[in-house]
Amino acid sequence: MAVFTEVSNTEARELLRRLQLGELVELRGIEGGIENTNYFLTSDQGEFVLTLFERLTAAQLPFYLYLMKHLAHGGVPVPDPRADKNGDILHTVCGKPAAVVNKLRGKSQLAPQGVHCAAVGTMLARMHLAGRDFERRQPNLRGLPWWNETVPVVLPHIGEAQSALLRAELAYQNHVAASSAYAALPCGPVHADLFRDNVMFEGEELTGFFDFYFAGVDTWLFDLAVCLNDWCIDLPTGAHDAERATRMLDAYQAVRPLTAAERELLPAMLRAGALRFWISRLWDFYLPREASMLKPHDPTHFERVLRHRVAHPVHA
Ligand SMILES: Nc1ncnc2c1ncn2[C@@H]1O[C@H](COP(=O)(O)OP(=O)(O)OP(=O)(O)O)[C@@H](O)[C@H]1O
Ligand SMILES: N[C@@H](CCO)C(=O)O
Repeated sequence: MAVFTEVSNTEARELLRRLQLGELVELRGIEGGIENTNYFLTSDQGEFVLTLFERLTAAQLPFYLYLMKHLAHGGVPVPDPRADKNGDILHTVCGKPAAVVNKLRGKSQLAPQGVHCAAVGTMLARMHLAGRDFERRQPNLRGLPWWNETVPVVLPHIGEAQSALLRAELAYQNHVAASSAYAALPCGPVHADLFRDNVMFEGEELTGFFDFYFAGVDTWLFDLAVCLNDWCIDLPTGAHDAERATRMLDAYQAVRPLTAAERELLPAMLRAGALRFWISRLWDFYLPREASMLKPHDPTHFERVLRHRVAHPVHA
């Protein structure tokens, strides 16, 4: 269920007119996703995706939308937000902030092979480089300050063993973030949520990255770690898959080799990536949004991934 707000055909026609995107052919709600209202919007000029933002504010959105536009124009296959006659890319539909982007070809590859992991590695590095001259700044809103704020909120809901691990890992990540190696990590706009369900493929061809609404300025290494933690693990156990990880790392480094500080901190950032999603899943699970009809993601998955990352550090 990802239609929180119903959009009528009349509103869709009016929006297409404002964006000069032709006449409405079809408006269809999209079921996937848990954050926003999404529709496939087809006109006589093409296929688009209409998103109504349910949580993000009009102040936060320009960073994501202009980043997508910047990357799309820099040759990275990401949805390109469409402007109205005034050049605005943030619209209002049913009283909510909204965007219209082109629909990407393909579908998600939920059982990736080495070839898919390599394609993600190559495109991730290209995206990092293409983001270097993006001038807007917004931090990763799910970064260390949010972890420090949110861990005390979830601790009362979890058991002793989980609580000990969560507190110890948070302390470790605060220590890492204060180190000179961390200060030396290259930073820029990152996707920060590039899981299997946020990438499109047609066969072995990667046709796009999407869902940029957790993006922010953070270390490139954190972005790579988030990808390795989803694309290159065995989902049932959370164990590292060395073959797929090597394909992703090699492909990434063929475009942008890791620096010495990045090589040193890869094991720590793999732990950080697991911690970030363990915390957000615990938060969604124990403190669900009011009126949400959604099944939250399983938090124990990222507890398992974190335990693996602590017990078996992976080096580049
Ligand atoms: N630009 C696009 N092109 C093609 N399909 C898209 C596009 N944007 C979204 N979709 C489809 O809509 C579904 C939901 O989108 P998305 O993942 O962005 O949802 P969300 O609720 O915003 O985020 P989340 O994944 O965080 O729950 C996707 O799984 C995909 O099938
Ligand atoms: N990728 C996140 C969901 C938010 O997009 C998760 O799996 O917890």
